[in-house]
Amino acid sequence: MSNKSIISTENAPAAIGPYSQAVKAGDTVYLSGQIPLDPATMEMVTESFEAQAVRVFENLKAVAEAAGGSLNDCVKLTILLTDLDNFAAVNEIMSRYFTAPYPARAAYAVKALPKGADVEVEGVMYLG
Ligand SMILES: C=C(N)C(=O)O
Repeated sequence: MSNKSIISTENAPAAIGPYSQAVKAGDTVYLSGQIPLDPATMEMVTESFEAQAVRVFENLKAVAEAAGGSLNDCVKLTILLTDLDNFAAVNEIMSRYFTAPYPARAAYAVKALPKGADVEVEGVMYLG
């Protein structure tokens, strides 16, 4: 019997492609990358980088909770930015959502992100 399940919540944006919001495999949950889509409207948040980053972490939090955990169960995050000048801002906003000990993390600048987003965050949670 498979110990894999799909996580789905209306509190985070629906997938915009052929993927799930998260997949739970045993005690590990793989959270798809979140971009700043408002789950209520499926419109992009565009007013500022800070507003985008808050939306992204709110979305990730909703998926983490739908999976039966919280953001503090994340063991690894990947942050994708279109401009590394936003590195300090994303660190500050991330620090509102996590308490030490923090997850492992990588941050990258990329050429572009879906829907013109300036930030995307994906994660891995461990619920064991
Ligand atoms: C937004 C995404 N996670 C995607 O397109 O894969």
